[in-house]
Amino acid sequence: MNATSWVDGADTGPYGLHHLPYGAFSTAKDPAPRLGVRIGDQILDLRALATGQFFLPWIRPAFHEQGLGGFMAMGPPAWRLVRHQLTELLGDARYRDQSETLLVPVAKARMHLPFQVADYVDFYASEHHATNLGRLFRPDSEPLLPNWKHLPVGYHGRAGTVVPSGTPIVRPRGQRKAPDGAIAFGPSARLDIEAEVGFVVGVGTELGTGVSPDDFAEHVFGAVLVNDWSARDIQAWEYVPLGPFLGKSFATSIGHWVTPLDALAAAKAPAPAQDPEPLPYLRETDRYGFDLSMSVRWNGTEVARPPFAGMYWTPAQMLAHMTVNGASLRTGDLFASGTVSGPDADQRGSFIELTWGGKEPVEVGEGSPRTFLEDGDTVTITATAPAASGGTIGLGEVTGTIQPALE
Ligand SMILES: O=C(O)/C=C/C(=O)CC(=O)CC(=O)O
Ligand SMILES: [Ca+2]
Ligand SMILES: [Mg+2]
Repeated sequence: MNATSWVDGADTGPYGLHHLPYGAFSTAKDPAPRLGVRIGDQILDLRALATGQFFLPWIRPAFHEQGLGGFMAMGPPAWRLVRHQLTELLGDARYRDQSETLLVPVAKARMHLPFQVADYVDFYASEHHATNLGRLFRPDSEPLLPNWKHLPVGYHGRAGTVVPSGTPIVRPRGQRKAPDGAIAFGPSARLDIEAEVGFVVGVGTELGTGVSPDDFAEHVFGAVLVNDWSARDIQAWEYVPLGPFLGKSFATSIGHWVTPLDALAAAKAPAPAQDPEPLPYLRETDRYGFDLSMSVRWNGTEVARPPFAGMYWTPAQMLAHMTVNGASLRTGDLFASGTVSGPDADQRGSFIELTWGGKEPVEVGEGSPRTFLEDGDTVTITATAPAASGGTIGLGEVTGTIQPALE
């Protein structure tokens, strides 16, 4: 198969022919959101392509939807077929003349949520993150709670407040316990980020069934970057004993582009060995994670490089765990890895870890140092992965700027 594209500049950037992520966009001329595939700095309009004879008749309706739901629900045969066709179209210069008119520059597009988020689950799969947060939130106990190595701990988040990258984030208000023990109310003073990787379910399941970790790729369509904004003061007071609630539900940002699993084939990497061995339903025939190198920039300054490959629980184990009780999956379910933190101090995917609870401020350029987020601060998370071509692909970015709290 052709490895190079006729689209100018595509081969040398993070959106070459080996990537082809999907998103939803609109333009000033045509404000209705529609689906597209990214190549270089361009978006190929899939709705326009589906209006012609390009896709098979049974696939076309999916590309007349505003989001990826219909296409994702069709499953791996449709995903592979479309990816193959798009690779041909964008790789073979003979198609250039007829397809060039269907390209829209990214700079001219407004991006929307790529899919309607059905349910949103957030895990806690980094041993380093869980250990750090244990030390910070529960200094008098063992940092890792006894269940942590037996199951991927998680919680159900709020699907309706998942927003596309670039959406302004209004500082949440809420209750917290002041150091003197008084109950205070007001804007969060410890607003934080969580750099995560999310996985999107394409093919759902029936209630009362479960999914084996070995069937991960039969259900999961692709990956997207996630920032699980977290108000640590609200969280610390409210979370006992039922877990995160309003400290995290005010907003969760996701990237504009969903990277198909096939584009991550070259990024598969052995996941850490597990001790103790988990129960049979969590055992994988072929245990792997993904070698994604993440970067967190705070007002433009890179403050962390979290490594996703070291996550203790794999996405396949997360999927098996969230369905083992018979809970069904729906197209558009989003499950995120939890904060990605590595063993080193500059590999921590949240600011509560990076600044060690606000005790060790970091420099982020003008107006710094910082402990937690100030109004006007911008955080941008990016990630790269090895590509089949030997180069890298980029998973885009998830960015957001903090707005003042409501009066
Ligand atoms: O340990 C705690 O009480 C809290 C942990 C978190 O806030 C982390 C969380 O939301 C899951 C994650 O992103 O890893
Ligand atoms: Ca989280
Ligand atoms: Mg959140």
